[in-house]
Amino acid sequence: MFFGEESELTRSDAAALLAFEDGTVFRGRSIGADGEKAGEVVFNTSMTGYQEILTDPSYCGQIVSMTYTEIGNYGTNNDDVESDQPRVAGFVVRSESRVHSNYRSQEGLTDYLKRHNIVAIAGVDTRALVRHIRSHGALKGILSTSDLDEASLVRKAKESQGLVGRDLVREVIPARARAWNQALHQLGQQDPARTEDPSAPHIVCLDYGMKWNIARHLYDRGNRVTILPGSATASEVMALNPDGIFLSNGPGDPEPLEYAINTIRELTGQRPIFGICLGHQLLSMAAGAKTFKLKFGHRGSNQPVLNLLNERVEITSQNHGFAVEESSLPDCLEITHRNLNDNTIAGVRHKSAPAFSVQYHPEASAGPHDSEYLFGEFQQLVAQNSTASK
Ligand SMILES: NC(=O)CC[C@H](N)C(=O)O
Repeated sequence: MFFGEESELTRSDAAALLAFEDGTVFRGRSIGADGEKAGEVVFNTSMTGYQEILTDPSYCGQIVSMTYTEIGNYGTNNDDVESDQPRVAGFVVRSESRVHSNYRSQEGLTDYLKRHNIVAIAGVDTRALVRHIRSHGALKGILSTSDLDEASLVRKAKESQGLVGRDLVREVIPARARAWNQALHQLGQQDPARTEDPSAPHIVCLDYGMKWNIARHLYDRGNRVTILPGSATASEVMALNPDGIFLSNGPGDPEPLEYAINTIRELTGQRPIFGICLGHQLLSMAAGAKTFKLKFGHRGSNQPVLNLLNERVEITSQNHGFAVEESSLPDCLEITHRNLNDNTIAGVRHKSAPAFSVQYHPEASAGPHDSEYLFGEFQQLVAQNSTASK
């Protein structure tokens, strides 16, 4: 199968090719760095938030295609980042804006991609790409501006490593612990300076590739926030005397992350715990559940979730390719949220320990703010627990 738009190729940009392991090839124009990158090809249905998506460490090992057609019109800036650098393996769009216009914009998207060495392709029929992934399920692919031989690229895509069984967290885990001191950005205003209150609750985050907006939310609620590498042991966490423990999002397959699962098993019950996305999967696995790979995943900022505790629907931001297997759920966990598109588990809580988690992203960035209340619930759990222990 071949998809391409010859009219697009008459522009002056160099050619780029996206080849799938099953022989499907998309031809387009290079709009990022020169090079060649392999990854699982996934799609995101958000209309905005491309810079947050590019810098979300959970996309490590994945080539991301946006379904919205025109990407880049509001440029890029230094604030809308979810980590210190773009993390996607590659980026695919139907059409890139050649003009960017926004009062916050500092650099155009294509210059940003080049500067950060991200291989990217435009001029791709992203509707055809999405339909292909939806019907065939997740596929490995290769994006190249250097090798334009279709057969050779398809072979390389087939031989590439893929995500399953691989510890991708190790690639994005921070090297050392640090204190976090940035609140949520207020558009058009300077970030406020704050004097730390030593008696404020102390939240210790286990960072498996944590999106920064989670830390901003935790800090914004008045907490002291310390971020530890996700490889930290339970005694390293407890040595910091946390009032609450946060388990972050992160890339790839949760199954090989035994070191994290063991740590969380030891911590469960000792302090209040809140997990997001990979953190949710790991908290569930530590309690005895299993995960499975979804056919093609949930990625976008328009995923409906039902909160079973109050019967409200939340429109959520999501980015995951694995989910907790319902039939494996141990008795100690209760389902609190469900994804309304496919009924998979979107949230759980522990029946006896102060611990809960969601498969989606209450920190948004980008996305709707419907689920922000979960940070409030964590704060309450932390407060109740510290009163109880006094
Ligand atoms: N955003 C995340 O934390 C993703 C979790 C996991 N890597 C998945 O794809 O399911």
